[in-house]
Amino acid sequence: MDSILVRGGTELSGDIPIAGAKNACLTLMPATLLSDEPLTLTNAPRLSDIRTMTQLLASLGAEVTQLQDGQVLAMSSHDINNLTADYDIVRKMRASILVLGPMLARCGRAVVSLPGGCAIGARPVDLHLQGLEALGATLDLKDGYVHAEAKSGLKGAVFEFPFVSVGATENILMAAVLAKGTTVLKNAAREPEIVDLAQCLRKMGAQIEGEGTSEITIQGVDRLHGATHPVVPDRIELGTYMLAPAIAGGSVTCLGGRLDLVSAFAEKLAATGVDIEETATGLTVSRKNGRVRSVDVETAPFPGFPTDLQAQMMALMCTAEGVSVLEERIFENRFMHAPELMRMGARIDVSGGTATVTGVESLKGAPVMATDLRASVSLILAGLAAEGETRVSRVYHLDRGYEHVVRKLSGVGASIERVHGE
Ligand SMILES: CC(=O)N[C@H]1[C@@H](OP(=O)(O)OP(=O)(O)OC[C@H]2O[C@@H](n3ccc(=O)[nH]c3=O)[C@H](O)[C@@H]2O)O[C@H](CO)[C@@H](O)[C@@H]1O
Ligand SMILES: C=C(OP(=O)(O)O)C(=O)O
Repeated sequence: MDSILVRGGTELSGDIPIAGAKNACLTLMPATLLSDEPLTLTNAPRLSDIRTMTQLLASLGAEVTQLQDGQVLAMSSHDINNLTADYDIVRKMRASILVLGPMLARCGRAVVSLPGGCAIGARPVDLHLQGLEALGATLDLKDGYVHAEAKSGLKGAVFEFPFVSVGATENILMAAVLAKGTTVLKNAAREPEIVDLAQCLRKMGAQIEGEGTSEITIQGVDRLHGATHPVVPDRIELGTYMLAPAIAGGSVTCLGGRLDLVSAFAEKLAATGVDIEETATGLTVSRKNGRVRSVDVETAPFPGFPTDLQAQMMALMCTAEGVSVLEERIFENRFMHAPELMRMGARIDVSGGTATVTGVESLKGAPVMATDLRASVSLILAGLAAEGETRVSRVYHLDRGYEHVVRKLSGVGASIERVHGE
């Protein structure tokens, strides 16, 4: 298994290009199942999760061709010849559940393995299922699979989410575009990935209003056609690299970064004493002298502080001046990076969904283990600030969501390398 070796203590300077969003691409790809005409995505990230979704779509009969070194995904779902999303693929990635809504809407039937729990929390899919039932689907759970049917097609309905779910909003939105009549989704997620999906579906002929607000209205159409769509920049990759100069010192421009994608996060980062400037090319983050100040953080659905940046922010707080309280409100088990950061000398006290971090003057390099995607990168960020060497193992988690992390960070002066097969 590969590991990543970071030698801390170097100030960073230069540009980091921000890729297309993993989480947008993972919902845009299943949208190809809604039409028998081609859907082409540009600005796609090169990640193992995208390869997993490619494998899943191919298993259903779709064709996905990677062009321009994987940055363009040319997809065609002319023939869907298998309506079963198999456990062996679904278990690798929870976003696989996003094929359920589109397959059901287009084919009237779908069998999809339940994804199961994962390290950061139980993550049930009950809201996805409730929403599809509201559109008239009949569902049966057998042998770990959801068997969904809508023999005479889905029908528009009003569905109010009891709490905000990104994935459930995406799944039901995709199902509703081909349902008969009007669907109103209340308390819908407002994440930029939802806006991106709605914009792409509209290019394909869907009639959608209200994306980016908590009420989305969809007027069903008979069929969708082909389209070409650029994937929105990855706000989580953006936030992660904005933290790199904040932790290591120096100045980095995240090319393609936009403040509107990360406003709650950027507000907190600015409150630590770091400078953030938006320019025509992206976001420049600089920390010139001294330690950052601690801030308190509470994760929340968009436009709140993203849970997917909590681990990385915790890494910054480890060397901040003062005490920081981080509250994780989305997932029940998302502090697994804390014990690893403590191995590097961080002072963290975790109690339930609250982590209290008392900043220390410096961290010390150590061998640490990545437990999930964002935990992995938080350890790399901590390594940039630590004295000596940090070796992060289990980097396959990282490959799910960060393309060319070594190239991007060494490009701004970090001492970082991938060690193969250890
Ligand atoms: C591929 C993708 O886009 N993943 C993102 C997506 O995950 P995902 O779409 O899985 O996250 P949700 O917004 O659905 O989850 C929010 C909360 O609702 C719970 N829940 C969700 C659905 C459901 O049917 N029942 C239920 O109880 C979850 O366990 C969690 O506690 O949004 C999360 C929250 O911003 C991000 O951390 C993930 O990176
Ligand atoms: C939790 C994440 O992804 P997923 O929902 O695919 O597990 C993430 O992107 O941080």
